[in-house]
Amino acid sequence: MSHRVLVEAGPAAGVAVLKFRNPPVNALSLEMLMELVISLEKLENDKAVRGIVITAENPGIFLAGLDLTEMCGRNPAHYAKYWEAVQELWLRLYQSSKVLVAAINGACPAGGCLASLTCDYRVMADNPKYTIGLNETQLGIIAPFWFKDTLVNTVGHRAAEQALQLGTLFPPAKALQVGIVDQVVPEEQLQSAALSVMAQWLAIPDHARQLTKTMMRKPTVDQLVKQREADIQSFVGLISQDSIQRALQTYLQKLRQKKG
Ligand SMILES: CCCCCC/C=C\CC(=O)SCCNC(=O)CCNC(=O)[C@H](O)C(C)(C)COP(=O)(O)OP(=O)(O)OC[C@H]1O[C@@H](n2cnc3c(N)ncnc32)[C@H](O)[C@@H]1OP(=O)(O)O
Repeated sequence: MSHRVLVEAGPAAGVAVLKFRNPPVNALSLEMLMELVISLEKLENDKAVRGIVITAENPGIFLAGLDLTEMCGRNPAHYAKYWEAVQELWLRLYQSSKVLVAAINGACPAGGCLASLTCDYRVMADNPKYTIGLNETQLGIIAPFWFKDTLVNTVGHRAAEQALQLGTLFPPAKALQVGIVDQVVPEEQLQSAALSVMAQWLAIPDHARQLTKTMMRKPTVDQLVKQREADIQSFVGLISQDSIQRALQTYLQKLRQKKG
């Protein structure tokens, strides 16, 4: 039974809707990652499902990214387990044979942006409070190569380099201009726009679309698969450094003080 991920049948045949519901901010905790992987595996094996709309149950925050509390003050074994789960989610999403459409109905930083970038199409609600991007450098950390490659595959090298170095969080119109999202729509039309684009993608025969998706994505997937263990060790080494721990603690404190 999943608590943090809700899967519903969509209003259209063959379409499921997967909703994030991990209050307060839909951070990707270890439990959330594991529940997402299980839900995605079930959907992948369900032949009746051809497409999945991915969204947040409550508008405001799509995903707050990786859970910073999983990466602060823990031991190396925990960091390794956590990072393996992050890799697993990315691999499931990026290699999914289904059509994935992200209906971005809230803030979408870092790991949240990465999850949306694995989708085949991104529709974002036109709300200036919502931003999207790989903002890792703003936290004093570096997006791993497979985060970078997923962005490069979406927006091209130059735009990706600039966005990554600056850790830019783009509001909807700018995100559309850069190509990080494919469509921006009024907030109340988000779900219908996502379903409408899903219908267009589902009009293509599955086998032809799936083989094309694999052809386009396999080189990026293979890069991680062939060095998965080394990538885990690299993460554990970096995240355990005092300077990185200090940077993350400072960032978390800033988030907490924002309210006070
Ligand atoms: C060297 C190593 C390589 C690492 C490679 C990759 C690493 C990281 C990728 C990531 O995904 S890092 C996470 C990046 N995420 C962010 O920068 C988002 C931070 N959060 C926000 O900007 C805001 O919280 C929000 C999502 C826009 C929501 O704002 P709101 O005002 O609604 O809520 P807050 O008051 O800010 O937060 C409520 C509560 O949640 C805690 N929190 C927020 N984000 C996270 C998070 N990502 N992980 C854990 N906890 C989070 C926040 O501290 C508040 O806690 P309390 O004060 O209530 O205890």
